[in-house]
Amino acid sequence: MKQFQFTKMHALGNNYIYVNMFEEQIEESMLPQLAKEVSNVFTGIGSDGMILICPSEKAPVKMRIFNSDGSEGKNCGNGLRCVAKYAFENKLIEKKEFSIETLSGLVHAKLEVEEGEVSRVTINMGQPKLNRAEIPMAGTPDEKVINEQLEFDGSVYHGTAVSMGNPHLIFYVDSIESAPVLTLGPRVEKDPLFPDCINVEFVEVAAENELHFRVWERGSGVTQACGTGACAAVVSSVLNGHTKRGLDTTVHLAGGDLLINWTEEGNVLMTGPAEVICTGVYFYDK
Ligand SMILES: N[C@@H](CCC[C@H](N)C(=O)O)C(=O)O
Repeated sequence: MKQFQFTKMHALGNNYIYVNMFEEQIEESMLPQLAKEVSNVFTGIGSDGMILICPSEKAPVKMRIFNSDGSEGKNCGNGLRCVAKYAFENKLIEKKEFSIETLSGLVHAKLEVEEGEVSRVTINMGQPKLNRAEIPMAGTPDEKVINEQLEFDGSVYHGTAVSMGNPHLIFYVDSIESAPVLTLGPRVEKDPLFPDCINVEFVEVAAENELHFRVWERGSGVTQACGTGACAAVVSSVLNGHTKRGLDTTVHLAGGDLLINWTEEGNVLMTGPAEVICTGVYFYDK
C-alpha cells in the first residue's frame, strides 16, 4: 500500500484534493487514475479533481490540475487561488506577490492576508486568446467566434469562444435557473468542433457590471464555480457589448461571487476567496 498527504481545499465550492509535490512522490503514470479515485464521493475522498503543487524552474510554484475523469487541464482559476493560499500558509513562499507556473504559462498572484491567513487572492490571469486555432475549435484558424450561430442536434444556439489557457464556450440565457446546463453542457463538451473538448458556460446578464453564471466543466461536469470560466464570461460579455472593458464585474456563481476585470491593458484580473477544508492521508494500491 502506498500513501500521500493531502489537503482538501475549495474556492467557492469548487473543491480539489491538493498534493504538495515538494514533499510527496507519486509516479507520473498513476496521476490520471489517482485523480479519478480521490474524486469519487463513494470510494475516494470526493472532489472535482486533484491539483498538484509542484516545484518549478520558472516560478516559486507550479500548478497541475487533473479533472475528476482523470484528464489533465491546462489552467484552473479557483485552483490558482488555493495554490497561492497553500504556498503562503505552508511557507513555500514568504512574499505576498509571486508567480505561479501553469501548463498554459505564468500567472501572478497577489494575496490579502489577515492574521497570517490568506483571505482573498487576486490572480492576474494574463490575456485571453480568441482565435479558433487558440481555443482550439475547428474552422478558419485565425477567426474569432463571437456570438456565432452553432447547431447541435438540429437546434441553433449562439456561442462565444474564449481561451483563458483552457477552452470555454459561452451561451447567453434569459434565466440562469432554467439554463440547459445538464443537457447542452455534456452535449457540447465533447462535440467534434472542439478537438480538446470544452468547458461550457451559461450566462445571464444582470447589469453592465454583473453576471449570473453556471457551468458544465470539461472532465468534471457541473461544479459550484469555475474561475477561468468566470474570466471567459466577462471577456465574452465585453466582446458582445453586455459589459465594459476595465470595469470590475461581479460574477454570481452557484458557490458565491468572483470579481473579474478585463483591464484596458489586456490582462484579466480575478479576485476571490480560497479555503482549507481538511487534511489527511490517502492510501492507494500501485
Ligand atoms: N474549475 C476550474 C477549471 C478546471 C479545469 C477545466 N475543467 C478544464 O479541463 O479546462 C477553474 O476554476 O478554472
